[in-house]
Amino acid sequence: MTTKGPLMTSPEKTSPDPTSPKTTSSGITPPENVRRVACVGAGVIGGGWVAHFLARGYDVTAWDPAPGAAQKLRRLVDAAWPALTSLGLAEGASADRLTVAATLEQAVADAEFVQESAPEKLDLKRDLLARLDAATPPGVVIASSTSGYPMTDMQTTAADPSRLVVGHPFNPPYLIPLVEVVGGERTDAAAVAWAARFYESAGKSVITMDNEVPGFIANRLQEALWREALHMVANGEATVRDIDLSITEGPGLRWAVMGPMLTFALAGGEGGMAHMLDHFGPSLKSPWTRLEAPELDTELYDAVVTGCDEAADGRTIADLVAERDQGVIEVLRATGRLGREGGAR
Ligand SMILES: NC(=O)C1=CN([C@@H]2O[C@H](COP(=O)(O)OP(=O)(O)OC[C@H]3O[C@@H](n4cnc5c(N)ncnc54)[C@H](O)[C@@H]3O)[C@@H](O)[C@H]2O)C=CC1
Ligand SMILES: C[N+](C)(C)CC(=O)CC(=O)[O-]
Repeated sequence: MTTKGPLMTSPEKTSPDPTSPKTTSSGITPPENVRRVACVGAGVIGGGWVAHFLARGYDVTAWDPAPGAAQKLRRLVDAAWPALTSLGLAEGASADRLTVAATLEQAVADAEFVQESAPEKLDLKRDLLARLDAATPPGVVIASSTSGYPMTDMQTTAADPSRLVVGHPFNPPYLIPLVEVVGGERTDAAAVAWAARFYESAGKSVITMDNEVPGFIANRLQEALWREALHMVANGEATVRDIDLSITEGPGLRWAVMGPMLTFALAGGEGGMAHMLDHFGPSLKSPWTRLEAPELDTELYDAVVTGCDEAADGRTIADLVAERDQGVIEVLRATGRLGREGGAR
């Protein structure tokens, strides 16, 4: 599993380079030279992808079968454009570089990359990916935005499953950098690598997964949190407002700066994650969670401590504390919660 790319969507964007060779000897466009992207399904996520790719200077062709979809898509792009402009558009980027195609086949005929964002229904995804595979030029990578289906389950009816990958985005794709990339059993590893490089050159932060885990990484984490939240609301233990406040005024501020692992390493003070596990590890067995807790055996202990050391990448605990504090201050400032009387609130 690898993490690549900028941690935040960078405002310094470059358009796809028009001077470099357009294709390799195999006829496939190198990811950095892609100029034409097709987005199939143009709702919340497909529309968000369209806005992102336009802002990054691509020509985008979209298709969505719903009546009125073209107008809805243009409204979404218009609504996102001021934020994208203030973040910084790539050279030559324009909302006018969007074409809404009349058919799926027209949308992908000329595409160098396809992003599918149709409804989350397994049969629909299977049929649509097979149709896209039949209509898209050979070798062009087709990515699904699915928020949880393994590609192995979706690629069953495509004639060429080797080019089908998952490229799972976060809402809205034009602001949240993360994309989780993973192939299915019949996906060519080269297609996964190509997709990861393409998303990076399109300004995304990429996690490439070697294993197909339903829900990928971030949704499993989000769903675990959400499951606990729903338990508490259902039992009358917390209100919806309590749940949201507990994150936005609590751990959420730290998580925007450091993930849950390094955040907890700092709970161990100068002893870092090892001390944190010695001190609080036994609470894993407390009934704080309705999910079953893993055994904190030596293997898991060592993996977590070593992983934190690697993630720190030479930074000391003091460095990490300073970095977290500065990041949290910036998030508080960015969300208008600093400088008000009484502190963050
Ligand atoms: N909404 C979210 O927060 C996120 C959703 N996703 C994934 O993105 C995909 C799309 O979800 P949303 O945009 O939320 O749904 P949505 O309901 O907003 O949009 C789906 C669009 O697909 C169109 N559509 C229906 N049948 C189609 C077909 N056969 N071919 C092409 N398009 C078709 C619909 O007209 C609609 O515009 C799903 O796979 C979902 O799991 C991924 C990350 C976040
Ligand atoms: C609600 N959701 C499962 C569709 C969310 C995602 O898949 C990612 C996100 O944007 O949080």
